[in-house]
Amino acid sequence: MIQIVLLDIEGTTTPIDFVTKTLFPYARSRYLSFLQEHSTSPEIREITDRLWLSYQDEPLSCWPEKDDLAGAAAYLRYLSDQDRKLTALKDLQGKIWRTGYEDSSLKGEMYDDVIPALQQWKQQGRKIAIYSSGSVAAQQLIFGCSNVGDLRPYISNYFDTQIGAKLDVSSYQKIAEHLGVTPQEIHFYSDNPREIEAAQKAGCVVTEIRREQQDTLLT
Ligand SMILES: CSCCC(=O)C(=O)COP(=O)(O)O
Ligand SMILES: [Mg+2]
Repeated sequence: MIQIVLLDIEGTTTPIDFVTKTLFPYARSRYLSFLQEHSTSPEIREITDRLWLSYQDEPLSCWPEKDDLAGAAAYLRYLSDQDRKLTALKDLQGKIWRTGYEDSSLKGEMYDDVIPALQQWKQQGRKIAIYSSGSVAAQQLIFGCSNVGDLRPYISNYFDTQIGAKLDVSSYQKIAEHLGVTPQEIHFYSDNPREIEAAQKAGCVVTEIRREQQDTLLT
């Protein structure tokens, strides 16, 4: 018996274009100004420390010294242009998007079937959780400030890559453990076949969503 519906965001609840053509460019054009504005913030320093560590493994020459903010911003642009799912990049993007959601220049875009599907799962007594590469803060913003209103009351848990990568089987086992259920009691929805494969190997029930083929979350 399914207890938990676990949802991916990009390509599942939200058009890929909203992430790649609205959210990513919004952050991309603000990496440097954001780092400059928050250069004394310990929270932002901690994120740039993690970025610097990751940069040590990259064969690039854009970021010569740790305190060079222009270099850090260039590395962030490089990572986001490749859609890398690095946790430090995702943490920083979430912080940058907050301003856009707060001044209403950003509104999280949801497919039309999202609200009916959330209502259906609630009626069936299921809990709804999110698992996205976007940070938990970014997830709460996209659902809290969406084009169809504040959807957070429907959602009981949020998971990001702090629990593990979405392609790792163990991430789905850890999510089940965290929620106090077995993987077999989780139904995971995603547009990414490799995520679907990992969740299935963990024992979850899975549905691959192919929006280009008019798939819907409703059953
Ligand atoms: C939280 S909205 C931004 C989503 C994001 O940054 C991303 O990389 C999409 O990843 P997902 O796991 O939702 O496909
Ligand atoms: Mg996706």
